[in-house]
Order: sequence, then C-alpha cells, then structure tokens
Amino acid sequence: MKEPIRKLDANGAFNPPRPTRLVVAALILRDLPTLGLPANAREVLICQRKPDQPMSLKWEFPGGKIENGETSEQALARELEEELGITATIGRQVARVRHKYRNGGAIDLQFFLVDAFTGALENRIFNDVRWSPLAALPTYDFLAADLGLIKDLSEGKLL
Ligand SMILES: Nc1nc2c([nH]c(=O)n2[C@H]2C[C@H](O)[C@@H](COP(=O)(O)OP(=O)(O)OP(=O)(O)O)O2)c(=O)[nH]1
Repeated sequence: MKEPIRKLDANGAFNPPRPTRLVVAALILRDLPTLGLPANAREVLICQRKPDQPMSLKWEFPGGKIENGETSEQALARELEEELGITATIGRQVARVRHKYRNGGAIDLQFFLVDAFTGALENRIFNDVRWSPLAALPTYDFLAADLGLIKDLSEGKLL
C-alpha cells in the first residue's frame, strides 16, 4: 500500500494538519451623534488581545470558536455574553473569510452585524476595548485574517 508523503518539522517530528477552526465574530455598530456624516463615520467595537495570548496585542472583533451543536448565531451570542457581558441581537452575515496562519492553523471566519444589544458593555477578557470610526480601522494592528474586511469597512464598501 502506498504511504502518503508526510512533511516533518525542523525536529523531524510529524505534526498532523490541524482541522480548520470555525470562528464567528461580531461587527457591533453604533451611530455617531452628528447628522449628515457619511456611512463610514459610524463606529465599530474593536478588541485587543492580551500580551500573554497567541498573536498578542493584535486587534480583532469580539467572538470565538463555534462549539459542537451550536449554530453560528448561538455561538456568537454566547461569546459576546462571556467576553463583554452583553445580550446581543445577531443580525445578518456580512462576510466570510478562510485564512491559514503561519503556525499551520486554518480558520473559517464568519462576520455578523450586531446593531442592538442590552446590558452594560464590560471588558471581561481583553487588553483593551474601544469604539473606532470605520474610517480609522486601518490605523490598528489587526489579525491578518481581518485585513481585507478592515479595508472594505474603512472605505465604506461593505456597509
Ligand atoms: N474573535 C476573533 N477571532 C479572530 C478574528 N480574526 C481572526 O483571525 N481570529 C482568530 C483568532 C483565533 O485563532 C480564532 C478565535 O479563537 P478564540 O477567540 O476562541 O480563542 P483563541 O484566541 O484563544 O484561539 P486559539 O488559541 O484557541 O486558537 O480566530 C476576529 O476578528 N475575531
């Protein structure tokens, strides 16, 4: 029987490919109070990873991995409750990205709109949480998988 060719790492060990992780993230939007501004003057909630996490201090949108038996929307609502202490109404899916990180981990990332939530926003796990105008998003150091979306959002192309 033919054996598949296996790629060994620098130490000669075989690391089987990790399965793609299914991830959901939220674009939590709020309107700026001033009327007559373009759509990309709206603000979105962004979160910074902690110094001791992988991909430390990078910015991302709140969310996380889908657990067994959950729909994408259920997973996202759970993550927003755990991370920010809010009860969110999950809206439509606006983007989906597949990305391979250099450490070999692949993710399948779905972004949903959230334009309503109840509860007081609380930073439970992040280094920092901020509202950023859509146009200012490229000034933050975001995770690589998010960069296409960041560009589109900042240029008013997506929303
Ligand atoms: N929440 C979130 N995760 C993102 C975004 N962009 C992106 O590449 N990711 C990646 C980072 C993580 O590898 C994965 C989300 O996993 P997670 O939130 O459950 O937890 P984690 O960082 O501890 O991940 P891991 O070490 O367990 O893989 O998706 C984003 O905008 N939001």
